[in-house]
Amino acid sequence: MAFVLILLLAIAVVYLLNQYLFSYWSKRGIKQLEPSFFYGDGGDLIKFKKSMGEFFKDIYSKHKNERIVGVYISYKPVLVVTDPKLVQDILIRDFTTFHDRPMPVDENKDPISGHLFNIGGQKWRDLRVKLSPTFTSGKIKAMYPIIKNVGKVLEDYLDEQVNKGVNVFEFRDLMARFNINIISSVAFGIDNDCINEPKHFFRQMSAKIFDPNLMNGLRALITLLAPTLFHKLNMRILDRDVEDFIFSVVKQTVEYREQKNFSRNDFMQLLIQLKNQGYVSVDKGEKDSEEMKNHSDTKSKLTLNEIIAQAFVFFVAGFETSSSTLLYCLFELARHKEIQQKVQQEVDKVFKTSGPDGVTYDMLSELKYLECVIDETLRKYPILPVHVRTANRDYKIADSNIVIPKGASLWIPALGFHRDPDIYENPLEFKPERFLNSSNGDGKATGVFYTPFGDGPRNCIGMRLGKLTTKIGLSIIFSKFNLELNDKEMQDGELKFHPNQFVLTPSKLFNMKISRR
Ligand code: HEM
Repeated sequence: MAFVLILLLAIAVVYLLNQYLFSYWSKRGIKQLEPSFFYGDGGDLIKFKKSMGEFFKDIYSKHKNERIVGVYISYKPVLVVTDPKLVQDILIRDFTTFHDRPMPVDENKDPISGHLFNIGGQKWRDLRVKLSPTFTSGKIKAMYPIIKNVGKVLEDYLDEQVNKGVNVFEFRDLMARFNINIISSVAFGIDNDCINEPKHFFRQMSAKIFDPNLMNGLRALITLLAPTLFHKLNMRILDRDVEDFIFSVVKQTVEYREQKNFSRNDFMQLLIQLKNQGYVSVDKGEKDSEEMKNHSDTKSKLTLNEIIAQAFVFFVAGFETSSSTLLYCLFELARHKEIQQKVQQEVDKVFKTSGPDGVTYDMLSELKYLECVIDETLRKYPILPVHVRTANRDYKIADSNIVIPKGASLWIPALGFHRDPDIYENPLEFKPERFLNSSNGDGKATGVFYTPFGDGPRNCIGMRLGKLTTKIGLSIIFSKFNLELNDKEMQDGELKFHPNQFVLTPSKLFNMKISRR
């Protein structure tokens, strides 16, 4: 009898606690979903049934007439922002309230966690001001010869393979190897050849960072559910061997350059300037930005650990996003012959004018249609499909009585906006022409709805580089080759995405076939 009573009491306590925890949003007058025991609304995410992008997109599609929806991922309350105008306020107008992301940072225990994507507050502001001059068009243009050389390696590799009779490729891996060569060269100052050496150590280490294994899944889940617990549980953002590898690569490069007085046009050199003088030298013809001039902390120097963390984030944020963009572009062009031909015609027209120096940086900017292809790819496949921010104070939503409480995590479903039929007509149709006369596409809604690189002061710092490497990869491939799908069944229908990846990754590998034009 006593046992039954205790059991009933325990059930009642669990039930009441459940009800209490799942009333966090309704008590604040915010519409919420219908959470179920333990999983809350996040069952599909926690059980790895849906990718993060699709999970938030589906909530958006069902609730887009609300401005904001309260959701529970297990017992963690988060908000999904479904109104483009409110998104704009959060990312741009009221940025000072929302400048941080809920990410785990502990620079003492885990120095690599202290990178630009993760850190917040004044520290982020100071670092962003220091790093922004490293991504100006002048600096990226100066890196162009390095990137162009990697392009040549890709071109020679494809030529050689086709000569040998190999014409079917799993492009996800090949494009990752191409981008690793570029980013490791500009971020770490190291010339690798992962294109010709698929098992190169650099490739193996970078694959480990994005490997959908249990540990990486757990890291993503704890980051989502309880970022402040992450380091208390003695977790680190990287496996030890990958971390040791990054540390030793950067340390050796810095020591080599300082001892030999060697310099090169790459991010590593600019990071070394930040370590030794606290600011990046301005090139001839380039002006200090207003932000830089008015900033009080332009002179404090970065430590070695801080530059290691930044080199690391340039590497990870750069290679996976750019190679996925390339992969989706290739996929859509392979199944749209007429668009592929237009790209080829434009590339032929521009490349025909090249002189003895080959294709120049300025010539690439003439590839306007190709740019629309990239913009449309990133509309249909925003590689980071959700943007996330935290509120650093209570925030009253304009024209409403709703208050977003201090500390709330806000999730902005970019994939949802980009594939909303009320914003983009026939959103699954691949139509680069949407972008011919507009940088936002032909979307109808007001406010922010095209955000492949995020928006506001905390948008992607590497956008120019990401677009440039994608353009180089595509123009090289289509200047010489035709591309088609190997599996004709993929001609129609849509790609499914991997459930335990934060970035939008196809759930299955697939091959494409090239032939000489
Ligand atoms: C096509 C390629 C790329 C895409 C689609 C992309 C997308 C994004 C997005 C959506 C964000 C978040 C923005 C927000 O929350 O508002 C972001 C942030 C960031 N990206 Fe990129 N990115 C790309 C390439 C790159 C490259 C090449 C680099 C560096 C070499 C880079 C470095 C970063 C960094 C450091 C941040 C954090 C910025 C901050 O918090 O201040 N990205 N990126």
